[in-house]
Amino acid sequence: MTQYIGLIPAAGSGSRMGVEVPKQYLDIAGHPMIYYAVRAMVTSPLITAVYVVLAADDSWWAGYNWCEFGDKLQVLRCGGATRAESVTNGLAAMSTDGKDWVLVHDAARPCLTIELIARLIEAVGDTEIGGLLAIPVADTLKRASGVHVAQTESRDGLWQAQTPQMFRHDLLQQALSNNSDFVPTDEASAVEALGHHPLLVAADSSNFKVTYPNDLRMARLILEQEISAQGNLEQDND
Ligand SMILES: Nc1ccn([C@@H]2O[C@H](COP(=O)(O)OP(=O)(O)OP(=O)(O)O)[C@@H](O)[C@H]2O)c(=O)n1
Ligand SMILES: C[C@](O)(CO)[C@H](O)COP(=O)(O)O
Repeated sequence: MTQYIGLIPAAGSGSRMGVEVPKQYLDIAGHPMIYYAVRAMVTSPLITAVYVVLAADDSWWAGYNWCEFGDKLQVLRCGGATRAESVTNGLAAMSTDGKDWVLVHDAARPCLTIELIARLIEAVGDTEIGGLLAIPVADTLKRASGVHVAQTESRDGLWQAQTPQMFRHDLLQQALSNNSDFVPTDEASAVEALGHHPLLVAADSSNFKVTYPNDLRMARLILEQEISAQGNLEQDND
């Protein structure tokens, strides 16, 4: 039976965050940022296993208690020099059937929900190639010349890719090992390079990637509010 497996690349250094701690371990409401992506994937009833790809020398992961996630969560210490390499190494290390769907999700997107996971699987699960969560571009786009506007670009038909991005294990391995000079910044671009057209699945702007310090402040606001609302709900139900 086809399975849906999560793969969370978490071997980056978070250099654009400008702090010593790798951003996936920065605190959000008492947990490291990565906790929330893991929680969404592990608690999704549609996903049967979740693999986290850490840097081989990651000294942060062991400092946290991951027992609540049981053996559905597996750790692979095979991160690479690029996100694509980390995903490639993770695909090679995970035990799965080539036709299983792999949902690759950034550890740096902590606001993923099980509803968005279900939306992606529902929309993509019966397609041949696969697809990704994304949002249509809402702002006017400018191409820069230094810090000045060089020209305004049309935003017609443009979407911002998010994650999870969902492809069958064998196709994704083929796409990422497709010998070419170009280093894909997401799984979909590697699959496109094979001539395929992944499906765009409309997501939610709250599923943004934490890249810069202000993104972390936004993620804290969203997740602290979620935790507070959950606490109030539990109180009401007591
Ligand atoms: N060699 C790498 C680089 C990135 N990632 C992961 O890919 C996701 C998205 O990448 P990005 O936001 O760029 O994270 P970093 O590379 O850590 O950030 P920066 O580019 O600012 O250094 C993150 O969860 C990151 O941990 C990874 O597994 N292996
Ligand atoms: C995969 C991704 O999140 C889709 O938008 C994005 O490409 C990751 O880019 P990064 O530079 O590795 O953060």
